[in-house]
Amino acid sequence: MSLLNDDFLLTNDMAKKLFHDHAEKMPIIDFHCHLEPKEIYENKNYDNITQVWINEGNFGDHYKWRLMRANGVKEDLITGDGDDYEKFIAWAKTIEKAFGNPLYEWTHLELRRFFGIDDVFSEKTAPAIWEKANKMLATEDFKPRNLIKRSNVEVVCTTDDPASDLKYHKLLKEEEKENGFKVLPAMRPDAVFNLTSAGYDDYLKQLSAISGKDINSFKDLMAALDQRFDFFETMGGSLSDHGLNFFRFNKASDSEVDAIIKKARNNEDLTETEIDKYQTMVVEELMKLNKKHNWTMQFHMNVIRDANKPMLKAFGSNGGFDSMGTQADIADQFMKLLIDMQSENELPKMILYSLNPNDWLQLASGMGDFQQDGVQKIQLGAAWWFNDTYTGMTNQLTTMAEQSLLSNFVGMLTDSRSFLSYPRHEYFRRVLCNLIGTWAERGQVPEDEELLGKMVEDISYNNAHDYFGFYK
Ligand SMILES: O=C(O)[C@@H](O)[C@H](O)[C@H](O)C(=O)CO
Repeated sequence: MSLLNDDFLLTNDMAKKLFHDHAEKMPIIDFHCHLEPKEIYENKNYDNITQVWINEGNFGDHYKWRLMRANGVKEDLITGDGDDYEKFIAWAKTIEKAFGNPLYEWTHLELRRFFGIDDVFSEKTAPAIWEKANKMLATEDFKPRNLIKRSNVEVVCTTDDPASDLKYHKLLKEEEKENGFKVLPAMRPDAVFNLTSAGYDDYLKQLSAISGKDINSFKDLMAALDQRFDFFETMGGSLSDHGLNFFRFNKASDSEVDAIIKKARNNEDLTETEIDKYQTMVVEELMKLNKKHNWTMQFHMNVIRDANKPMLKAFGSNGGFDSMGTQADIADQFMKLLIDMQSENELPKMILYSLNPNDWLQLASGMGDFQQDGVQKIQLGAAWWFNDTYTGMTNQLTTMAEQSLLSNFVGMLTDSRSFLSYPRHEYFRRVLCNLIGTWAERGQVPEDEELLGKMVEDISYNNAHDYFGFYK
């Protein structure tokens, strides 16, 4: 079978029918990504393929950066100020060794789907690809908004701090009809959650200023966030996202949390218990706000972030120095949260992602304890980050099917920082269709294309359309 031919990953006739006649045509709702609204609004061409593929700064592709480092590429040709062409050649030398890594298929898919280049990308073919791709990047078709449109994307949900003024979302909203797609903010209040981070006090001052709420207590803090929920809603927001790298459930009174906030604002050392108590109460109050506003709450759990401290100092976060977390009882701790909030009838719609697949069965079976008021109120999130692979996707889909109703799943997201990443949805849809096609081949489900085709179309688009409320 030739590389990425029309039927790649589709190993039986039903899989091929499900993908080509049902999944492939469905629009994309990308409900979690890290694209910059400013870049979408300014809509500028990129000077060369290194800028759109490898990039620098906080919005570059750390998936590529990790592989390049593994291949011995010096940092100046990754995130540093090295020559763009040399960076491109360094990436070519890396990708030609990446057989079996999703980036091998993603990279070639992006060359095919956007540039019409179906060469095998290598050091040998890189010079010609550089010339051909850069010529195309200078055209109208390769401006960010057209890359989104060409990918049949209807919704892009960015990741935004509560203290953001959503300036570019407002500007893009005014051009939404002309663009043909929505750019919606998803609130990521990690800066509130991570009270031990430097600048916590300054951040609360920033949040107070933009919300118009004085923040002298825990109740004030939540009132300020409630105002931000209202504001995000004016921009079409109905989604929040929370990085629970580590979590221990430990309740506290308002007065205890007030005292913890005071200590954090004074840069005083906090005990682990104090941190746990603060984070537990903040996440509980955020759950109440999500429920009050009928938003969906995403949890991204079990991550070791910024493991390489010298590089954190030199580069900052999101530099490709994060990895799977190993908190063995994070699902237990999270279940305590769900049990507590269910007893107060305060559970919002939720999507649960863990970077550690060992948590998936616990989360998927646990969410089954709370599936009330609505279709698939709680979802096991798509295979995330290091699990965004053929194996990871197959395992997540299988777990969701075996523990709940895969037919209700809201499907894939790019989670990306590059406008060329939308073929990740195609890759997911191929994995999905092949899995369901295999079930049909094995006699586990009816060999009924109409029935299975509806399931595939729902997971690819219809479920997300109905679940998030983006189209109200
Ligand atoms: O949302 C997250 O926590 C992760 O997606 C994180 O931002 C990571 O850098 C990423 O982009 C993984 O694809």
